[in-house]
Amino acid sequence: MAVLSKPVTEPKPGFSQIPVIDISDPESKHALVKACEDFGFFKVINHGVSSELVSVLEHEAVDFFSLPKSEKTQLAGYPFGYGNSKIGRNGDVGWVEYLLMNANLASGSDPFLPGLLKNPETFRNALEEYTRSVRKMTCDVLEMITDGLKIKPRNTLSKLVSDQNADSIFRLNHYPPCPLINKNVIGFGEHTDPQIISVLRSNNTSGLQINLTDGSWISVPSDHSSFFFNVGDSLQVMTNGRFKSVRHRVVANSKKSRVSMIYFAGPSLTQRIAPLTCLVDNEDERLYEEFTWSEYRNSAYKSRLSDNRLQPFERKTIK
Ligand SMILES: C=C1C[C@]23C[C@@]1(O)CC[C@H]2[C@@]12CC[C@H](O)[C@@](C)(C(=O)O1)[C@H]2[C@@H]3C(=O)O
Ligand SMILES: O=C(O)CCC(=O)C(=O)O
Ligand SMILES: [Fe+2]
Repeated sequence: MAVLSKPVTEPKPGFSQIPVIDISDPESKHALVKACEDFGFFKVINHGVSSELVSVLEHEAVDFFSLPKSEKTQLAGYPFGYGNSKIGRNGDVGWVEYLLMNANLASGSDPFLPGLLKNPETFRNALEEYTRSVRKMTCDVLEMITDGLKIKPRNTLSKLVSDQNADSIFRLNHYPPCPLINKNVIGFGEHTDPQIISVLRSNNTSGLQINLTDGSWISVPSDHSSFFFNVGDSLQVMTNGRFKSVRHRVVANSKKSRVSMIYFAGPSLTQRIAPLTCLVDNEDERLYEEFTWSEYRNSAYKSRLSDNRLQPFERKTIK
C-alpha cells in the first residue's frame, strides 16, 4: 500500500464532548437535534443491535481482509467490490483497503455481491441481518429527529431510508497498522458523506476524527459497542442547513489495525431532495436548489474526496 503521508492538522487534545444519545429514551430527541445542529455527529447507545451479530460480521471481515492480495484483487470492481489505496475514481488515495457493497433491498435474491465471494453464505447472511437491524435503528433515529424538529408525519425522513428502492451502501474498511515513523498517514481523507445519514461501527482502534464548526479537528475515542452517526449532505439540504454534514477523516494507527463497517442510508434514485417546506418560513430563506438523489450522486462521484459537493446546488441569491 504505497501512500504518501501529508501534513495533518493535529486534533484538539482532551476534547470529550461528543454527544452520546441513549435512543431507548424518547426524550433524547432534543439532544439528538442539538447534536445534528452543533456537530452533525453523535454516538448512539442502548441501540438494540445484537453484539453477537456485529462480532460475526467483524470476524467475516477480518477473515476476508486476511486473504492473499491476489485473491482479494480478483474482487476489484467499481463502484462495488474490493479496493486498495484508491478511493473513488478521481485520484484520492489512502492507507486503506475496503469492500463496497450494494445494500439495496430490491436488488433481487442476491442483494450484495453476486458471485463475488468464494464461499459467501455465512458472510451474506450476517450482512443481511446486520443491514436489516442497522436500517431499523436508523429509521428509529430519524423518527426521533422528526419528532424533535416537530415535523409531521413522523416518517418524513425514515420512509426515504426504508423504501424498497433506497440506494443504500455497505462498506467495510480495513486500515492495516502503518509502520511509518510519521504517525500522520491518512487512512481516509477528509470528506462529507453524500447520503442522508451514515452509521459507523468500528473495532477498538481509534483513528476517526471529525471537524468542528470552528474548523478544528477532534479525535473520536473508539467504542466497539456503540454506533456513530454522521449527518450527510442530503440531510443538510433537507433541513435547509440547520443540520451540518460533518467533515471527517481517518488517520492510520502505527500499531493496531482498524476495521470499520459503515451503512450509508441513501434515498431512492428518483427521490427529490430539497429543503422541507415546514422548515423554511419564506422562499428567500431556501439555501439549495432542488435535485434528485440520482443527480446528486452522479455529481458527487465526479468530485474529489475533499470537495464541497453541495456548492453547485447552493441557491444564488439575487439582491
Ligand atoms: C472520491 C470519492 C469516493 C466517494 C465518491 C467520490 O467521488 C466522492 C464521495 C466519496 C464517498 C464518501 C462516502 C462513502 O464512503 C462513499 C462510498 C460515497 O458514497 O461517497 C464514497 C465514494 C467511494 O468510495 O466511491
Ligand atoms: O472507516 C472509517 O472509520 C470512516 C470511513 C468513512 O468515512 C467512509 O467510508 O466514508
Ligand atoms: Fe465518510
